[in-house]
Amino acid sequence: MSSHGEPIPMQSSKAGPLRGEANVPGDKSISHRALIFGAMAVGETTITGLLEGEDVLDTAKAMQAFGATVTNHGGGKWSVRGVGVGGFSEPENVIDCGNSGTGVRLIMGCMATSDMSVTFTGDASLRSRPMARVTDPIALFGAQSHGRSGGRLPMTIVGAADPVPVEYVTPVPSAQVKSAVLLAGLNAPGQTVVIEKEATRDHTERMLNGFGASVITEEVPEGRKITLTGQPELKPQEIVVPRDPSSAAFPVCAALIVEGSDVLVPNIGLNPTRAGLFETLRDMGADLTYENLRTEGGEPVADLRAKYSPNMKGIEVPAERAASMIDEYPVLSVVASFASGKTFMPGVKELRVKESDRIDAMAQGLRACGVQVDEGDDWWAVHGGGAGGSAKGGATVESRLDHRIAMSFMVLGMGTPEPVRVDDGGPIATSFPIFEALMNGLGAKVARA
Ligand SMILES: O=C(O)C1=C[C@@H](OP(=O)(O)O)[C@@H](O)[C@H](O)C1
Ligand SMILES: C=C(OP(=O)(O)O)C(=O)O
Repeated sequence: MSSHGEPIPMQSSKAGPLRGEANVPGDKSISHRALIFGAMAVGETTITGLLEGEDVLDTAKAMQAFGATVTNHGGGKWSVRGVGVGGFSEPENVIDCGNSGTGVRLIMGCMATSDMSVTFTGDASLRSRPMARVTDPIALFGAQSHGRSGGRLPMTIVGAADPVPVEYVTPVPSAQVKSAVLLAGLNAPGQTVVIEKEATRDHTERMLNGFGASVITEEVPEGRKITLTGQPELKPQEIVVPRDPSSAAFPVCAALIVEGSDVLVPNIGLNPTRAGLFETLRDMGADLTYENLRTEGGEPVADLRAKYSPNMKGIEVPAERAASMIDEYPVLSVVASFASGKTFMPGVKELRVKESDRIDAMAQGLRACGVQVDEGDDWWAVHGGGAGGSAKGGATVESRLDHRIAMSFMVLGMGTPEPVRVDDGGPIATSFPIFEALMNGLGAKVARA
């Protein structure tokens, strides 16, 4: 169900060739950060190409509640008048982050070192997700938290009135946790250090440097060491949000499995901390090329061209690549059912604590469509059928308040003999509100069922 309404059952039927240009929306991770960092800067930040999905709109509302002025100028142009690091005022009401783990965890971080008490909640999916991964490190700064059992929302955080800087080794590979600690460190004196064993997406580090903070990243024997100097004055920026590689994954993967397809997905960021899916697809033998490879805003960008790929082979996806494609495993598992042999995906325990348990959600749905899936605690494997796929379709799958599950099964239905239905496509609006129109514009048959 969309956070605002009734369930929206959807169906996807076998598509003709998918052809044309897929202009996917702005990057979700960068959109959240543009609003949050803009709110912590002194003066007006402008944002072009903001993702206007529910997750990001909930973050925009939250920043208003903390005292920033967020204005939508239309056409993807927004501005944020910030209140400076340490300038937040205590919200008068509960902060509802909807479906967004990124929103709630980053915002918890950035209020944790201010003298205020804030209560957070979200939809049924977000209320089931673990928050101790953030409340543990912010406690080291002096913040307290009181939530439901198991560290679940709703939860009240009492920020530290007199914060101290922190050195923290993240126990899970999570950019949300790393970012929460760095954001808390912004309003603490001295240097806050985060060490992560595996590199996760580095948008916080890059963007905070752009806003004028000092964030230094070093490779050390333990992994990546990130040192932030607290209490900077953040300077407003003009941000152009690149398109989201995690959204690009859907038209790219659809093109690979639908006969005769040739789809161009322009202007996709290929930051190495985000591009693992495309590498994996190429390793599987996908006809996926990078055209017009260039550097924009210090990041590699290319136009992706994906063509029907009847000769893909199942592979073992390197576990060390997991963080760079963590949101893309659901749709990769769909492609894997159209490769020959087995695709083995180890080192992916984090998939079990996303909007849903994504291994379980995909495994159950794929099995209902006729695909053999094996799974363990932190791995899973999909048995493919080669060009025609191993899935027959013909099932209705639960999307479990998870946009990526809903979109992945819509992609599956584009290549299966029988249509695939999801009980609720509403969550798609959290990250990719134009999914249905964009895919149908390429030649897909996605419809409200
Ligand atoms: O920092 C971010 O913007 C995100 C980090 C990832 O979560 P984790 O940090 O939990 O891995 C990812 O799944 C999410 O969609 C966005
Ligand atoms: C995991 C995701 O998002 P979040 O954690 O922000 O809810 C996602 O978009 O796939």
